[in-house]
Amino acid sequence: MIELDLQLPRLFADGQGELRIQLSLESHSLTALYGASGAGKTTLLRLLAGLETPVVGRIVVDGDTWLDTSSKINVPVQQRSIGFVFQDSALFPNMTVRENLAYAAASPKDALIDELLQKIGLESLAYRKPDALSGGQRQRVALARALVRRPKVLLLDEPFASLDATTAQSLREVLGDLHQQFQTTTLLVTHSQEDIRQLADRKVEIERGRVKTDEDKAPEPTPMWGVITKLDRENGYLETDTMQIRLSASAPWPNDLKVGDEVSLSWKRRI
Ligand SMILES: Nc1ncnc2c1ncn2[C@@H]1O[C@H](COP(=O)(O)OP(=O)(O)OP(=O)(O)O)[C@@H](O)[C@H]1O
Repeated sequence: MIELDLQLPRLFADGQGELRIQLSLESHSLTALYGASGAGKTTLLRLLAGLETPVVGRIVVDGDTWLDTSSKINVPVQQRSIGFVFQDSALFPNMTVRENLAYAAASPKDALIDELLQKIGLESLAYRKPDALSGGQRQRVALARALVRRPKVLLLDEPFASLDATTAQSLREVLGDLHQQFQTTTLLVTHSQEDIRQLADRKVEIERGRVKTDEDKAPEPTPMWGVITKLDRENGYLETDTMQIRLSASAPWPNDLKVGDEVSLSWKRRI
């Protein structure tokens, strides 16, 4: 669990204000942060990373206090277990793809380097320099580099924003796979509904330094009950106001079942 409580004066486009954010993030979740330009999304990531310090605040990550202004705790950025990917992440231009990962890794021999190269589909380009990569390939490397130290928190600031739609989609899929495998608690700043739809467990809207809306994106539970609207005994098929179902051969099929009855759907196969 990550607990954030942050307060910082900020000059917004329409004048002086205050960023004031309280958020709890479930471990292993992927939360999308969205909202108008200048709302404070990047600032929130920078505060979490330790690149900025709030006037008043507390950050606790899995029980470790990274920041507590009341007791003057402020763990420096290098000691916070964080991976960061920006819109245009800078790789070291003089190093190959593999060297970029090895440099960020805890040990240059870490087996995770090659595992990540394979996961991002860039094994064959491992000995190329960043200059010889496309924008999408560079972002893949940036994502792998952010994960190679097995951080507790992954911060992604519009990582697909500079990519064309097809490249963005393939990187989104890579991110989805990596998130499923590594389960790194992730904050993703995005303007894209597609990112939110495909990747996020939860979406938090930021407006002028505050949480405006905070929605759990867990799928609606499957309805267990429905009122029959159509009944086709011959074909073993019925529809209710909540779903369509086909009866399995072994399912009981009460003789007196009729349109308007409310039925439990749990014993039937969804179609
Ligand atoms: N280093 C800074 N010092 C002071 N104010 C800043 C700094 N960086 C950004 N701001 C201001 O803080 C506010 C929030 O900026 P921030 O970059 O966090 O917004 P954002 O929601 O990430 O926007 P965008 O979607 O355009 O990236 C803006 O009004 C911005 O001008």
